[in-house]
Amino acid sequence: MYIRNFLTEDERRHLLDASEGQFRHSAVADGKRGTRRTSQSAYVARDHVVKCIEERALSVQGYDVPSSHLEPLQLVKYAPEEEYHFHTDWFADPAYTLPVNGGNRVSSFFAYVYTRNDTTGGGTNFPLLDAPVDQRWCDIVDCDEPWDRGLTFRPVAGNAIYWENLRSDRRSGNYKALHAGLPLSSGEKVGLNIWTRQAPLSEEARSYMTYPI
Ligand SMILES: O=C(O)CCC(=O)C(=O)O
Ligand SMILES: [Fe+2]
Repeated sequence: MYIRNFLTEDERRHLLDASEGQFRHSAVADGKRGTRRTSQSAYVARDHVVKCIEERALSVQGYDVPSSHLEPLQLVKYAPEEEYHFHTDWFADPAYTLPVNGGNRVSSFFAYVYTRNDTTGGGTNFPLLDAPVDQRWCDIVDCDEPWDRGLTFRPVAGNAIYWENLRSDRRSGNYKALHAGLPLSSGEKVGLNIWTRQAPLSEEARSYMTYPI
C-alpha cells in the first residue's frame, strides 16, 4: 500500500533534528557491518512527535495492533553509492524472532524523511512485484526502470510504503516482500522504518533494539 503525505514537513524536520549525530553504520541481522547494508542508521527516542507517528502507523493497521508491538523507530541514511541489498524484513532465523523481540515482523512501513534536491537513484525496489502500467503512477513509481526489474518506488519525501511480511497464516514469511534500497547515484536520502512484531516486545527492546540496526 502506498501512502502519500504519511509524514508532515514538521515531523520530517523533527526526526532529522532528533537523530542528528546519532547515526552509525548499519548492521544486518548478524550484527556485523557488511557490504549488504552500507547505509547508516539511528533509533529515535519516543517523544511526543514519534508517539504521534506511531499512532498513525497503528491506525493504518486498523488499530488492532497495540503500540507494544512496535519496534523503536529506525532512521536510515544513504550517501552516494550506499545501498541495502535485496532482503526481507521478516527473519528466517529464529534467533531474531525470540519472545523478547516480539516474534517476527508482521509488517513494515518505509517512509521517506528527506531527499536532497540533487538525489538520483535510491529508489526502493520490489523485484517480485509488477509495476503498474498506467503513466499516472510515474510521480511515485520509477517508470524509467525496465519492466523486468519489478516495482521501484521513487524516494518522495513525506510518502510511505506499507506492506505485510507474513503470509495470511501470520507465521511464515512472504518471499514476494523481497526488496532493496537501491544505491544512490548522487544526493542524500533518509528513510524511516516502522516495524510491527507479532507480539509485544520486552520493555528494553521497545526502547532500543540491540540488533539489527
Ligand atoms: O532504503 C530503502 O529504500 C529501503 C530500506 C529497507 O528496506 C530497510 O531499511 O529495511
Ligand atoms: Fe527492508
